[in-house]
Amino acid sequence: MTHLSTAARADNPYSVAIRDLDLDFDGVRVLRSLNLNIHKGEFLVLLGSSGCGKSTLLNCIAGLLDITDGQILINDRDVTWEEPKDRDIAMVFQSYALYPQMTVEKNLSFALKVAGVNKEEIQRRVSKAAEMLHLTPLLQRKPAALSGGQRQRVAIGRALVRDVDVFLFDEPLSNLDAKLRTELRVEIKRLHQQLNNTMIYVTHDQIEALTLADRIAIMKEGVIQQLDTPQTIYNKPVNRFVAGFIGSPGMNFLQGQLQLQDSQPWFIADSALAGLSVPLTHYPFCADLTGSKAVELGVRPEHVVVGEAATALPVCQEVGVEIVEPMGSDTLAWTRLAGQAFSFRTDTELNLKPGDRLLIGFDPARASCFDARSGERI
Ligand SMILES: Nc1ncnc2c1ncn2[C@@H]1O[C@H](COP(=O)(O)OP(=O)(O)OP(=O)(O)O)[C@@H](O)[C@H]1O
Repeated sequence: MTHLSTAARADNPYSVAIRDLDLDFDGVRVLRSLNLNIHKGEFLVLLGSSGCGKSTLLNCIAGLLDITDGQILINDRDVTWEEPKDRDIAMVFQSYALYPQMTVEKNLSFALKVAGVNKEEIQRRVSKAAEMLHLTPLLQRKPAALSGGQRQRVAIGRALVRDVDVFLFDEPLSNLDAKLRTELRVEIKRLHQQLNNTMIYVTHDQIEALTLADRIAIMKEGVIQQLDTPQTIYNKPVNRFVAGFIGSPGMNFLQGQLQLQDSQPWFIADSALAGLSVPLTHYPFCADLTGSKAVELGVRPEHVVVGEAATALPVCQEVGVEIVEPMGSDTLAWTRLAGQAFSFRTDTELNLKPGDRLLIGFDPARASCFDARSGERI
């Protein structure tokens, strides 16, 4: 069980609860009034661009930073002022931080020995972790004789042997090349499925977040913008920031006005050139709109339909292709819609070339509409 259903959550206690957390660095507020409840067994990803405060939040949970205000509970116990070692957590960092003079086996067992765990138990936990992480043949090697991926596996193993409830990962894959990252990502997912521990994972990589998380907390400037399942964040981003951050290639944003026509909301694109009107019947709550409102309409490139099939959709226009970017499995093409830059994904077989003309369309029900001023979803 990696995905916790709403029903399961109702009687599922929190593993980690963060209440009204503030954190200042030299008088500058980095985390503000942050509240976050993480369920037992949940894989929660903290996602955001560099400097948004995600590592700071993880370090607060780990006890590596003193918070300015608020409370942190782990398994219903207030640990706000407890030492990291007393918090029942284990952390994996971006830099593997292995002891270079020790073998893999010693790296794995060292903390347990210091903690006074008996020999048989150490042996049992080290063998189990080594087996889960495919490290058994490497136990007698030293870190210098390991690849980056193998070193990070040892670092994960070192957390694993601690046998704690909560694992914290701070960008554990970002020092690895793309192929290794993908491989280890799958390993981490497998590990979570086997162990069912709570995992809190920091990354700036949206693919890691979407593939690993039960829920994603997407952050900007020390504030959680949206906390939800990957699917909901992808399909119903709460604001333009989240919409632009999630999805690759990025969402298209068309500038325009939200207006009522015959009591139905419409998006009318700002354009001195070809017009574009999009019925937004899935926004019925706009029925009390007066006048018009400046908005941006978000359309994902993969939701654009190309060719004859587009004629069946409420929005369909003929466009000229400007730029073609082949991406292997499919192709990203750039055009203009109502005079505004617009991209769409299409089949490589179409063999599009700059200058080609074709029909494109989209279903407005899959589009998102954002207030141009506040950026909030309408
Ligand atoms: N020890 C510190 N003293 C002062 N400011 C700090 C300190 N550590 C972090 N900051 C600031 O706090 C903010 C949040 O940093 P944090 O490392 O949490 O960001 P992040 O989202 O994890 O980014 P990255 O992905 O680059 O690590 C940044 O503006 C950073 O400059």
